[in-house]
Amino acid sequence: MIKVGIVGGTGYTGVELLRLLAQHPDVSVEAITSRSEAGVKVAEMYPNLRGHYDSLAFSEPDAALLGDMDAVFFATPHGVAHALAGDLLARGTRVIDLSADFRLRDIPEWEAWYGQPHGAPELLKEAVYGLPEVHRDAIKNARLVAVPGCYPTAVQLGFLPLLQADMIDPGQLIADCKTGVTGAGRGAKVGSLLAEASESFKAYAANGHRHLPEIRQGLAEAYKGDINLTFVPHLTPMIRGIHATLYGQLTAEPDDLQALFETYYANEPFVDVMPAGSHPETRSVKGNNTCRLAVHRPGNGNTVVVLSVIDNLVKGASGQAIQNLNLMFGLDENLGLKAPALMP
Ligand SMILES: NC(=O)C1=CN([C@@H]2O[C@H](COP(=O)(O)OP(=O)(O)OC[C@H]3O[C@@H](n4cnc5c(N)ncnc54)[C@H](OP(=O)(O)O)[C@@H]3O)[C@@H](O)[C@H]2O)C=CC1
Ligand SMILES: CC(=O)N[C@@H](CCC(=O)OP(=O)(O)O)C(=O)O
Repeated sequence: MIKVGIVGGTGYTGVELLRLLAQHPDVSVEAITSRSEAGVKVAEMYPNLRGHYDSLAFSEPDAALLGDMDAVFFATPHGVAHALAGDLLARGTRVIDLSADFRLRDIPEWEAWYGQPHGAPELLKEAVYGLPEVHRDAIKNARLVAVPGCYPTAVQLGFLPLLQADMIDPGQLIADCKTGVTGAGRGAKVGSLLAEASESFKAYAANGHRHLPEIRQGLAEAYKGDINLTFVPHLTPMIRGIHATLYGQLTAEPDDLQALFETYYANEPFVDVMPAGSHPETRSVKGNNTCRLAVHRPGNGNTVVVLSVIDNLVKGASGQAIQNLNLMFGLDENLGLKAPALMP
């Protein structure tokens, strides 16, 4: 059994890790932290977990306890993994960070977007960006993985086949994205209140969102050249889900866009290219680790439209984190992640 710990177990991604790991045959969750709920049993706070973790209780984050684990997930706000990851790695514990602490390679850029000094620049060189569809081999040998953000996962998976085939203009990418309210975390915020977020729809951070540099970095690396992206996120009155509508301008007459996507993702267990003409729904991936994609070329014109959906808490966070853990420990990549989505 692989012994794992979770730092930040009371948040939405923390409890999603617990839900998914309850079905993992080779993993045992032995430590889970929360400063505000220390001493409370996990199943008391989350009744859906009764019968799965009956003796597990939240404890204060403690490097000695966490350092006894084979791997530790950080499901915490930005900056927390910076403070603890070095100590854990020195104790031989692998680190899988769901926050953005190790996603950006450029330290001044990270500091500018996250508004704080980078707390562990010495660890950046060994951090692997945990998008298995791009970095699978590096993840297998990693001690420290930066799990991609939710929007960056949906956007990169949608644009990658087109950019790598040199089919679209890298200077004119548009990502029009929608998220559910769990994307904002479980902490109390006015914008997440029922009366604020329901029966309404709005864009936010149109002038710049912290996922922009992350998406730009990933796409530029894959394209091996500069790209220019307009990214506008929106908040929709749903609980889970990301829907990304991606626009690219064709630079060449494509043979068959559908075949391009199907071939590109033919061996990917968690990317589903839907039949031509499809419109993937967020509910088709609810609770599930799949990214469903559809590619369109309206009116046979110059614009290609890719529709990409994920569950922000699964392929956008905790599911992808477990996919990374499976790779890091040489396990079947699907373990703990096989259940289909909840529909309706
Ligand atoms: N929600 C989403 O859809 C996604 C989230 N992420 C990222 O994953 C991380 C977790 O997100 P989410 O679950 O939504 O967050 P939440 O706000 O729901 O939960 C945060 C958790 O971290 C703990 N925590 C907060 N501050 C500290 C600290 N200083 N030291 C130790 N633990 C702390 C909290 O417990 P306590 O305060 O009791 O210790 C809580 O359990 C964030 O970095 C987020 O950006 C990534 C992709 C998608
Ligand atoms: C609705 C809402 O606020 N969503 C969050 C989603 C980002 C997120 O979850 O952050 P990381 O993936 O970078 O950790 C936001 O836009 O900031």
